[in-house]
Amino acid sequence: MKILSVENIRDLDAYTIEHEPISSFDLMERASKAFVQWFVSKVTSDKSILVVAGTGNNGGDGLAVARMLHDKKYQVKVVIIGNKDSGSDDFKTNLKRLSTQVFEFDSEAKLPKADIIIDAIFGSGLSRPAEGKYAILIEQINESGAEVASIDMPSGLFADRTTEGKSIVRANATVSFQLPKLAFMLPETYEYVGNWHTVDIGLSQKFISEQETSNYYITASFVKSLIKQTGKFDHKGMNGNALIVGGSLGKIGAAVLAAKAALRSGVGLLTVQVPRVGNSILQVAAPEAMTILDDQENLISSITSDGYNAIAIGPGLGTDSTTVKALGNFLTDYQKPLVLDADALNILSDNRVLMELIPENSILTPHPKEFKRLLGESWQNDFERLDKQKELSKKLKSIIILKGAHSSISLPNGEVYFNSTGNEGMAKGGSGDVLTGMLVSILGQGYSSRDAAILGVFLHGSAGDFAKNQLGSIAMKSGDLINFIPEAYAHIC
Ligand SMILES: NC(=O)C1=CN([C@@H]2O[C@H](COP(=O)(O)OP(=O)(O)OC[C@H]3O[C@@H](n4cnc5c(N)ncnc54)[C@H](O)[C@@H]3O)[C@@H](O)[C@H]2O)[C@@H](O)CC1
Ligand SMILES: [K+]
Repeated sequence: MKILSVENIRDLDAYTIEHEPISSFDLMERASKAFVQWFVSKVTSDKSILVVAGTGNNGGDGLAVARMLHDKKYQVKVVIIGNKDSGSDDFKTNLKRLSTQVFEFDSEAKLPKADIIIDAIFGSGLSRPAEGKYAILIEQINESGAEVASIDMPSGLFADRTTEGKSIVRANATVSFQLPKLAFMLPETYEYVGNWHTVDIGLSQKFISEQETSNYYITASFVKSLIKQTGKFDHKGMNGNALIVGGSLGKIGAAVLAAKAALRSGVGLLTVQVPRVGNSILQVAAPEAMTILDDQENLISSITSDGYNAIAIGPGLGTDSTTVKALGNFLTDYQKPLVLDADALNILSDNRVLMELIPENSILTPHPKEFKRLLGESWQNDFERLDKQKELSKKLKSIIILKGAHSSISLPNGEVYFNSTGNEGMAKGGSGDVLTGMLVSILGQGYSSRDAAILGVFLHGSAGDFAKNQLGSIAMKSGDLINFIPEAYAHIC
């Protein structure tokens, strides 16, 4: 699913109005109805509702929503902020149609009490940070103790650039029209956006398909379209031959997690290169995998490269100088895309000349701290972090998966795919090792690096969601993700 800029969204609205054709009032009616449909599925009619509306089209949505909820027997009050007489046409028409109690905002008075506040002050038309009476109202909403549902955007938050200042509605939920906004993908906005949803309001698919964007939100149907069909006459040789290099004394478990995850993700043959200390651990934990033993007892001192479709390096690898040398020697000769994670990334960060040796189209999977080390600098805000991620992908000609909620997958061509699966229960040691195993397994089966990254990240998050459903986010551990990979596949195959 595309993530469009505010300008594109404005043009999309206008195009839909002209070409469907539909009047702007009826489109607002459709949008409001979609919001109300979502709202009534969450909130019972015994709850008191306060709609806080600006005088633009977001406010117009708010007034239409107030009317519709009133018709459904909710107790609804409305507070309007701004000059009603200079409001948008659709705002004015909706105001005329409203038969609920309407107050004008008075910064000296308290807001009427309500269980739920529907925030319709500003949407995508925000052009500068909220201040003055708007800031006072936003603060009152945030301090009210009511649950807050924002229409289209939390008021005061920019959709596709960082918001300086803090006069922003803190919503529990945000219902956005048709497409998600870029701001929803970034950690710094979570405290404002809350849980977000999109509702379909029938905006022109033709127009959307013609728009250029570099940002995408990964949907299950998109992932489904990437999956290769398996055949009756497939044999293990056709499903690839992958190698995982990792493990050191005390960290063999990381290699085990990666190996088990790889085996569950479809690769035909798997080999794991570990220090000697890891041999029996691996052979017992993952008997389907073969092992290659390093000369060293406790660490990796050389890396094999012969005959594999895909290689992952990193889980539990350690950063001993012998291992650094081994990675350097290996990268000097190896040309095919790699999966690089964990200590492999730390070695690259500490030995920056090695970064030039990363083969094109490799997949690097840093979490934010590893990313900062890899980048060698920090960022002011998450939008800047995203720009830096794109730049580094271009520079390294590789894919960077920046892990976290809505993990972002940046490609060398500038595109970024944001993940839609996963949950907070996955923020535990070993989750990254599981992802590495899945990625090398999928890459080994002949998928392009791009498709492997998208598939791996989506399925990993989806396995996490199934694990959370069954085990809860507190009790689930990274090894559990592996048990739910089959369900994650079943969901999209
Ligand atoms: N155009 C359409 O056809 C549709 C628009 N919809 C709604 O319309 C919204 C966009 O409406 P608008 O473009 O009217 O804009 P908004 O309603 O978001 O904002 C209203 C106006 O406030 C002013 N403003 C911006 N920042 C301000 C600030 N910091 N302090 C004071 N005033 C400020 C601007 O003049 C802006 O036009 C969407 O978010 C969505 O909710 C929906 O009804 C769907 C259809
Ligand atoms: K809003």
